[in-house]
Amino acid sequence: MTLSHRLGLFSFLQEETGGLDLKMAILVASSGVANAISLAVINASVEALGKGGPSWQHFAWFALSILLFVYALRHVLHQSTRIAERAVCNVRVRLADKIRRCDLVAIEAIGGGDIHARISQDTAAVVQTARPLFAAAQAVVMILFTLIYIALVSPAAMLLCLALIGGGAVIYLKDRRAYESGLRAASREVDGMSQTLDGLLRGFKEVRINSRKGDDVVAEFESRASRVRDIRIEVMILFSNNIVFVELFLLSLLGAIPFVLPLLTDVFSGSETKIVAAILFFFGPLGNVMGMIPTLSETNVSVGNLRALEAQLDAALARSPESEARPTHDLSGFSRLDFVGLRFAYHDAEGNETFAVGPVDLTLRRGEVLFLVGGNGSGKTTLLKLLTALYPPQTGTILLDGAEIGAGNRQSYRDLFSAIFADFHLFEKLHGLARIDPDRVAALLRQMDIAHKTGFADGQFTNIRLSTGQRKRLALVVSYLEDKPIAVFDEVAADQDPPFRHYFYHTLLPDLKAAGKTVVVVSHDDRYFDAADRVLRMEYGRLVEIAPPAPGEPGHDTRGG
Ligand SMILES: Nc1ncnc2c1ncn2[C@@H]1O[C@H](COP(=O)(O)OP(=O)(O)OP(=O)(O)O)[C@@H](O)[C@H]1O
Repeated sequence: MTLSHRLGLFSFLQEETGGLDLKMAILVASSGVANAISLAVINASVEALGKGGPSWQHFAWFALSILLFVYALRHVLHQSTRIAERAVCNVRVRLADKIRRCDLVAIEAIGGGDIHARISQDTAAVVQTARPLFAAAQAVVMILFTLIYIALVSPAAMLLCLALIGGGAVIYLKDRRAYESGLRAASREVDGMSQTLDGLLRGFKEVRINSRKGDDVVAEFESRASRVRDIRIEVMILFSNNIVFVELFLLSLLGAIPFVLPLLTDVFSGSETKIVAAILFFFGPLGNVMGMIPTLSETNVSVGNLRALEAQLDAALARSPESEARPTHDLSGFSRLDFVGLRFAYHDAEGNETFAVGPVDLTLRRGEVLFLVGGNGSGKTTLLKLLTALYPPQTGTILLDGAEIGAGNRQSYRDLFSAIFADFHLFEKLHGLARIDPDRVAALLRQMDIAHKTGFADGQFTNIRLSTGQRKRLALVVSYLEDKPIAVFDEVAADQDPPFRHYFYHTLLPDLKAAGKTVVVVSHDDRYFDAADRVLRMEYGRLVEIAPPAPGEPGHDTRGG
């Protein structure tokens, strides 16, 4: 672990914003010094009460120290809020950008739940801690200067204070590793708990209809919640014991003034009230500083989580580098795509291959309607992810009119596609479309026979709470609006009623073909295979059978598979 990681939150804020500048340091120090000066002035003024009362200089110093304190503290608190919010906003936006540039394999491996927890919970923890942390830094300076003041009054008293505070701090900090590893364990358990909660919500129908399943899911949630409780109780008891110790030290500190100090020095006589006042003065701030330590430990765990997520994303980006920030090549004029020896395998946690697609050799011509069939789990969706370059091939290449698709044009290649996967997401807004003609949207909604269920206003669909079949029809509307050269439909017709299914195969697909689109359709509808130029079958990850083309259509051009 590097020093910057040990410093945790401070180094995180500095790396993200560069906002911890000299002005900030001076003002943190000034507010602490001003606070200590006000104590010295108050003590001097109280002393002066017995000698005719405080002078105007006393009052001037007092007013000045308060003004400086208020100005500096206000700046520090405002600025620390800005720094923390800016840091968190930067990291959120950067992570979102890295996520969207990562390949699908990496995102599937990290898992949506984890990413969600990092970007929402961990960043929130950072924001919550930052401001009190700066207030605590200010308190540290104030304590230091109050100690200097005590040293001026009685060096022996200062040494005694230092020894007791130092002893308290050592005790408090000695278990820090245990706190942080406990908190990390709790954070992992919280992730597991969130996954179970996610299952409870996503699988609500299954849970509600099956009480035993519901009992099991809730029992799992309870067991994870209990583990979080137990770990946190253990860590917090450790913290609490140490807080008791610190309070004991502080009280001992006060007691030491009348009971121990006179044994150490006789120069001290007459200053005891000043010293007691000084100790009482930093009693609260010292408690705040100590109280910050557990919070800081928790936030360091959050900062560690954020860094770990970013490291995972960076590693994934390095594994499949792409030099295009956004599509830079217009590849839409292509006439053929060749997939040569494409292979992709899933692996389990131990690195063993669990399922592989390929090697696949396939040619896809412009304007061709290709059907992909095969049993459940045969690898059709995986192949679609390979063809669309969502999965990077582990071996093999994609050629577009003979030119290889690589890091420099992979995003341009992906942008050739409009895809409706089986687990597609329907955005309420028509993202990514610059000019939208509302009349065209309305016409498409009518064409897909869902105009009575949803409309289009202010750049978004008025309703996306639709049935499964209706959602797919709306996804078709979006696909039409995207108007890409290649459409990929993964069992889009599966949830449609017979009339729409017929319309899909016998009207929509021929229309797309007539418009020069290339269409890849995953289908189990053998009644409609005549709508395809070619039908390819997947079996155990291999393209093993190629149905003869429909009469009168061009022959297939598939090599191997
Ligand atoms: N993200 C993943 N991680 C690991 N294995 C996966 C993943 N996705 C799919 N698989 C495995 O790959 C195999 C092929 O899955 P795929 O979804 O490609 O099949 P499919 O032909 O589309 O099936 P279906 O017709 O049921 O939709 C399955 O055995 C599945 O368990």
